[in-house]
Amino acid sequence: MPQTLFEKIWDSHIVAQENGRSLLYVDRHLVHEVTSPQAFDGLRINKRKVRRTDLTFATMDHNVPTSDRSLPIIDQTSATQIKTLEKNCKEFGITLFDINSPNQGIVHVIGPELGITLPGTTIVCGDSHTSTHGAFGALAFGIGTSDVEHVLATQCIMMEKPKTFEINILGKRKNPHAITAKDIILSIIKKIGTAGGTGTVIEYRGDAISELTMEQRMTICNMSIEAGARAGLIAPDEKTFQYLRGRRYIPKNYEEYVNMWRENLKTDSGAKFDKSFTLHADNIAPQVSWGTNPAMTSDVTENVPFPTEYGKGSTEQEKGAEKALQYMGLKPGTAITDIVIDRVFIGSCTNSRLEDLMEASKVVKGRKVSPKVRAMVVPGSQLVKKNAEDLGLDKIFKDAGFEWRESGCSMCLGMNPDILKAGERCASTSNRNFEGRQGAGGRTHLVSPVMAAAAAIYGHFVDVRELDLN
Ligand SMILES: CC(C)[C@H](C(=O)O)[C@@H](O)C(=O)O
Ligand code: SF4
Repeated sequence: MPQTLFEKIWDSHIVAQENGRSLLYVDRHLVHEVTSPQAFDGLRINKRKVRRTDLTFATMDHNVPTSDRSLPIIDQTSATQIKTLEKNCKEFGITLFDINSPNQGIVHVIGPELGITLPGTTIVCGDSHTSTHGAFGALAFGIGTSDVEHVLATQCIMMEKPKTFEINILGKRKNPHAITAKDIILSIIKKIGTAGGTGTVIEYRGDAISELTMEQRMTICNMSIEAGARAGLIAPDEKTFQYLRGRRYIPKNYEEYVNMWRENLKTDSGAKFDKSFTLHADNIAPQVSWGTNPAMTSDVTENVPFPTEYGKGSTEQEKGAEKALQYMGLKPGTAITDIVIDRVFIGSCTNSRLEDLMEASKVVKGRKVSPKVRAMVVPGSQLVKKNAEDLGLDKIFKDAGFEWRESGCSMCLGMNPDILKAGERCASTSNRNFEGRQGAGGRTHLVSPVMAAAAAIYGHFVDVRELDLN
């Protein structure tokens, strides 16, 4: 029977089945400081070891400051989290990319970068955006802390089989510099809603997906979780194999794996998905979120909607939009391009890789950040930072008035010193615009790196299609 890519990976990892649930073998386990302390405590209490230290990799990203790393960490909670991870990794024999490592970075940026993420594998991490790794044709799930403990101890995870959801993006983007992967995924979430993918693994397909680079594919899969999905997948192709070639942790007989992956890791023709959705890439415009979830998003050319218009007869939707607009301090009918911003954040596991920074730098080059705006670039990893500096991107950003930081989650969420003040409005390349996400009372607008860069220069949102981006 023809099978989907998801079914192939799922079936090949089943260790046992019981009451409709499957025990899956885990090929790679990624660990960070926020969701691991209790898991390690659990192991200690039960006198258990980490079963496969060679398949477990840790980094610190959420709590790390992005300022000068030679200075002590002032925030006590952060300092404790970081010390605890160091201690746990040492005690249990796990590879850790610590705050001083040249490989430190956001867990979802360093996995692919180090070749830990591989096609056809199962990857788990105590973090919802683990879906990012699906860009490589890996089945990658975010898990909770109790599951982290279970995986540390057994290298397996118990799961209910998700449904399959095919999202086809047909056609080609008119201007790939201005209409980015971020705009594709925000457009999808806007259409299917934040619960549109509930209980499913999404496979992204179609010409507009094949055309994307690996880094852009990661942006798409990263936000699968914001559509409610369990994971996102893109079938691997030559771009995938090439991206990974020569990376630190790939297998020695890599080319043999490539031959196997090329043969097997695709959805068979005639395979059935439980759900399907199609979008045309040529209709996509740059996106700006105006509300407090990623589906509350509009084209940059539109106005902030009226709650009735957004709700279209659903009182619940209408009420949600009303509350969101109140929190965001926005008047319905305001042109998106008239929204004035205070802060710009280019970073996060959605958009902090080298290509994101390269694209944003094209907007910034030779221009100045608006005097009313405080803008920062936070590379996703130390390697991204180094590669960007080798290309002189740090200089372009700094000359324009951006802050150039050390790698970490930073202002994606308020777990470190990079936060918004109450009432501050931020153009952010991250993935969540929930109330208080970037700091209590802070207002987040989700955009692409080029849109964020342009907003930094002009002090308000602008349609990047009108700028020369080449
Ligand atoms: C802290 C962590 C558990 C959380 C997640 O799982 O996603 C964080 O990474 C986030 O983006 O909100
Ligand atoms: S960058 Fe943001 S979304 Fe990604 S792992 Fe860190 S906090 Fe979560």
